[in-house]
Amino acid sequence: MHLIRGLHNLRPEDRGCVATIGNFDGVHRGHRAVFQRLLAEGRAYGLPATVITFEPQPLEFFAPHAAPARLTRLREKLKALRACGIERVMVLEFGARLAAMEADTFVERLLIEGLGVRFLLVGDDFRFGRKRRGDVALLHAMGQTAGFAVASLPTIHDAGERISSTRIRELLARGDLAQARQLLGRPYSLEGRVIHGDKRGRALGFPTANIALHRRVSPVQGVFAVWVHGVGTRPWPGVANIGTRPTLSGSIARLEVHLFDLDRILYGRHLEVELALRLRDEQRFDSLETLKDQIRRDVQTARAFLSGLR
Ligand SMILES: Cc1cc2nc3c(=O)[nH]c(=O)nc-3n(C[C@H](O)[C@H](O)[C@H](O)COP(=O)(O)O)c2cc1C
Ligand SMILES: Nc1ncnc2c1ncn2[C@@H]1O[C@H](COP(=O)(O)OP(=O)(O)OP(=O)(O)O)[C@@H](O)[C@H]1O
Repeated sequence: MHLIRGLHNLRPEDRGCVATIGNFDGVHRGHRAVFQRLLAEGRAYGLPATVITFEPQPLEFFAPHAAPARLTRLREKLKALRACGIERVMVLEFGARLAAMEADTFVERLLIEGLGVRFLLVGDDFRFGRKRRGDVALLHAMGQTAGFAVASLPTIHDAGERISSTRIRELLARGDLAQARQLLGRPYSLEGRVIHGDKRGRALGFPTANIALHRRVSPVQGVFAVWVHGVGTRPWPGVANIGTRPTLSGSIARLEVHLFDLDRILYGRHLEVELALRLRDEQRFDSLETLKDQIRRDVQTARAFLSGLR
């Protein structure tokens, strides 16, 4: 998969593509239906299937503190796009310049002059450009003049409701992993590098790998049975906590994973933590002893659940 960051990094010989535009946060089943059609069009045109996406996502630029929790960071999104067979990704920095750009200028500069788009696929609700004035009708009109085709994909539903990143975020916030998994088409997971924690986990009897969330707000909270990818050749079972650790008066949300029967230094490794089952809410305990007893029970429940799945 060819990754191009910014229009200025596009080489003239890369012009010509079939494309789609969007946030594609989570790369859910609705998004994947868009990509399947795009890949088919790419084969018909003999041109690379290109996904145009934004970083940060527009809402993160407009309302940095009110923007919803991301399902996928850029790295995770790119990995999912690659797995879908997408051949090229154009990542546009969403800043003041792009936010102020009129819809028709966006089409002219980016799609026509820049990428040389021959076929553009969008959802029927797609809006873009300054004040979201651009829509499918504008794309059709401009495509006719400039010589590119436009198609909009009918909405993909699950149980009568549109599949969307927003809906998946709501399900995760409620702790409904099973339904989130159904809409994503895969289990939800978080990735990151193992960093140094406060080293109290070892003293508690449950050493944990602390995974950097950076400033990312997690769309899920609580205690989970997990499969960890990136340790051995197979997924490694464990138990994870996503939260602020109120018992220890923590304040910043963290992802901590205790991997079963593993005595290995993991610092610096990039791990993917797949959430298999939600066990409970994070709680504030009166003492470290009661926290420890609870973690012991969490480990038991997680072990039983995960061994049943193997
Ligand atoms: C399975 C599991 C469940 C946890 N549940 C809670 C909890 O409910 N409340 C809490 O304050 N901390 C909870 N923790 C966080 C522990 O306090 C934390 O792992 C420990 O303090 C180690 O932190 P450190 O690695 O930063 O030293 C949990 C940790 C694990 C692994
Ligand atoms: N369920 C779906 N069916 C068909 N097209 C979809 C579906 N979900 C998203 N798309 C299309 O994929 C592109 C990217 O959409 P976007 O990333 O905004 O998705 P979304 O899941 O609807 O997000 P949000 O919940 O934030 O609105 C758009 O063209 C959109 O119309």
